[in-house]
Order: sequence, then C-alpha cells, then structure tokens
Amino acid sequence: MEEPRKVLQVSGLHVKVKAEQGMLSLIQDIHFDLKSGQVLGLVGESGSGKTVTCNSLLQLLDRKNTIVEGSIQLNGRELNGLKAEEMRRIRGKEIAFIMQNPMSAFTPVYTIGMQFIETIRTHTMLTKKQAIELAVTSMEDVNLPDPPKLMNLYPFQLSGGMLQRVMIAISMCLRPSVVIADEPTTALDVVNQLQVLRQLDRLRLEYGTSIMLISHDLGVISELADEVAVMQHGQIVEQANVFKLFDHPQHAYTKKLLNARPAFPLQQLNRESV
Ligand SMILES: Nc1ncnc2c1ncn2[C@@H]1O[C@H](COP(=O)(O)OP(=O)(O)OP(=O)(O)O)[C@@H](O)[C@H]1O
Repeated sequence: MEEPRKVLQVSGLHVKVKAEQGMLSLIQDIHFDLKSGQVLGLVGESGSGKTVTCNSLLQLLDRKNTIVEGSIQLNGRELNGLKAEEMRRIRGKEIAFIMQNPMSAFTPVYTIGMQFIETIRTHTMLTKKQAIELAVTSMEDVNLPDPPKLMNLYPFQLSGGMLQRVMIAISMCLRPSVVIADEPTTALDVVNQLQVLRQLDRLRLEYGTSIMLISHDLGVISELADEVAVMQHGQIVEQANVFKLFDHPQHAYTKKLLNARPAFPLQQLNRESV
C-alpha cells in the first residue's frame, strides 16, 4: 500500500517572545509530520505550549514581538517567513482553524449566512448564489438542521454545539488539506462533544483532510487521534501511535497524564449508544 503523503512537515520549530527580562522561549525544537488523512493529537496540561504551537503554524502570533524559527512546510511550501498577506490567502483555504470558543469566532452583528459567504468569496471566484449553495451543502454535510433558515440567524440564536458545527462547516467547505482544531469540544457538553468529534472524523474519512487536534483531554484525543504528541514545558516529550502511547507510555510525564485522567465520559457514552 502506498504511504500517505506528508502534508505538513514541522521541524526545529522554536518560538520566542519579547519580555521585560529579555527574550522568553515559549516552545523549543518541535518536530512532527502530519500525513494525509491523519489525526495528530497534541496533548499537555495548561501552559505546556499547545496553543503557541498551533498559532505559530497558522502564523497568528504577534509578528512584532515574537520570533518563529524553524521550518513549517505545507504541501512542500515554506510558511515561516511568508508575508502576512500571503498567509491570509493560505489560511482558511489550505489550512483552516477551528477555535475553542465558537461564540468568539463569529461577529455578533452579522448573520451566519453573511459570515459564511464572506469567507467563501474571500478565497474563491464563486458568485454570491454559488457561495450560498456551497454554504448550505456544507452545513448539510455536518448534519445541521434546516441550513437555509440557519443562514438568516445571528450567532447568539444558535447553541454552542450548533455554532461549533457551523464553524466546522465553514472550515471544511473549501476542502483545506489541514485543519487545526484547538480544543474544539471544550466548551460543549458531552453529547455535543461526541457529535462534533464524529463530524470531524467523517470529514477526514470523506475528504482525506489531515487534522491536528489540540486538547488537554485524553478522552477526546483517544476518540480521534491516530498519533499523539505529548507536550510539556514547550517541548514534545513523547510521540507515538495512539494505542502504543496509551498502552505503553514511555515518558514519566505521559504516565502522569494517563494516571491523572478521569474516567472517559466520551467512551462511556459511545458504549451506551452502541
Ligand atoms: N505573548 C506571550 N507572552 C508571554 N508568554 C506567553 C505568550 N503567549 C503564551 N505565553 C506563555 O506560553 C506558555 C504556553 O502557552 P499556551 O497558551 O501555548 O499553553 P497551552 O498548552 O495551549 O495551554 P491551555 O491548555 O491553557 O490553552 C504559557 O506559559 C503562556 O503563559
């Protein structure tokens, strides 16, 4: 069988930020590859550097005060050092982002439809009518009820779970090669968490999208990830296949994380729903 293609190749990634006492190192020497259709889980306790890592991949860090060293190749193209304008064209189209808090991802004064269409038209030559059709199909794809009606609603009129699915629909509609999901289910209840994870899984199976899933929750990671990287103090301390990592953790910090985890509500729910 042919080896899956490497879509994202990160090597020697190092992020420093200007601080009063000088340059402060936030993440050091990060290496990983993300293959086509693969889900890489990035796990670690609060402050371990997960968000800084994904923001550096997306080039969302404050350019004035941070230094990003190392290489971030997306489909063979180096992203580190690209101009903000070039990066804006890539973000959303080739590498998409699903945020932790769906409410803050939307502008409250515009309808879901306006925001969806704006994203599509920024990146494509589609007409407004075509963009509406694509938005509706994408919302149907994530099982949102009555998309034409949803298009006319404002963000506050949707539940957190629905908004998160709208965000997934927006992220996926342009078929990006990579989706970075930073704690995509943290703000949701357990039932909605499971639904969102299932949608992400279905989309990666259907379209071969690679997903980088950031979470502090090992239950979420175990649901979806093929490979897991464990972060501590700005470094990846262990990386392995999900089964190997859960069954035979090598690093003391991974063992500590595994021992500290509560019972996995998602897995219980999965069993109950079978
Ligand atoms: N602009 C900044 N200036 C100074 N320190 C920062 C800056 N951004 C992040 N940090 C620090 O870098 C470390 C890593 O933060 P990061 O947000 O990546 O952690 P995290 O693993 O995503 O945590 P959480 O799960 O709580 O989101 C933290 O100690 C944080 O305080």
